[in-house]
Amino acid sequence: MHLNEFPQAADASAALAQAVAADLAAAIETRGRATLAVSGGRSPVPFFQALAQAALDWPRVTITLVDERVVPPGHADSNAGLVRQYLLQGQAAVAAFLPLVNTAANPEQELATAQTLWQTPDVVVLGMGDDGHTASLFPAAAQLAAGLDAANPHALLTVVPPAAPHTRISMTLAELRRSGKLYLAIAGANKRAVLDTALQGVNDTYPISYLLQPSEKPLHVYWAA
Ligand SMILES: O=C1O[C@H](COP(=O)(O)O)[C@@H](O)[C@H](O)[C@H]1O
Repeated sequence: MHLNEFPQAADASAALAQAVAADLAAAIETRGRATLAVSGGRSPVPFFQALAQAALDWPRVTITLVDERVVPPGHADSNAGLVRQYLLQGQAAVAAFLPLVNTAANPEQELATAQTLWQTPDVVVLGMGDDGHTASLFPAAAQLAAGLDAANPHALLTVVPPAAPHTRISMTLAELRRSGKLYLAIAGANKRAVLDTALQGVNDTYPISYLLQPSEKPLHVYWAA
């Protein structure tokens, strides 16, 4: 784990956007294309706004999601809606976008469609809830064991959070490990305390802990006070 600390959220977002843009440029240089998976929730807006202004070969970039709520695309809780509003703007407006949910009619059908279109990301930007969930790998969810199964061959699964709204489609831990560079963007004292607890060892109560162990590839944490 590499911890980058910032006094202000704007500084963390700007630094994260710069690092992610450099990774995407490197992937384009190496293989002609780049895929970025981003998180939703409340936190990523300043990062999206900063990244949307980066000078990149955006037509060669595909943006997708780490996780999505199974809601119609126009719903206020849609992570795709957030991406469309704040990231697919400015220079980034010409990037390709691969949503995980199209109609929300049937979660398993949405999952099957998303799996067929899925591209393992070069860069992943994770968030973390105050309960230690990352992507939609929620503590105590019935699907958590499958989501954390190191041998799970699937990139995505559906998850029903025990204490949060909406069925989700989420990347599995196995697919996060198969992905390229991993970032975690968090802010505030509460999330820092959760991170510090999760750093003490693998614990299903804090699914993020699985990515924090010394044996894992580095997770680049951007934390703003
Ligand atoms: O439900 C979700 O929550 C996490 C954390 O969101 P935040 O609002 O506390 O920033 C997010 O990473 C995830 O993508 C989202 O679906």
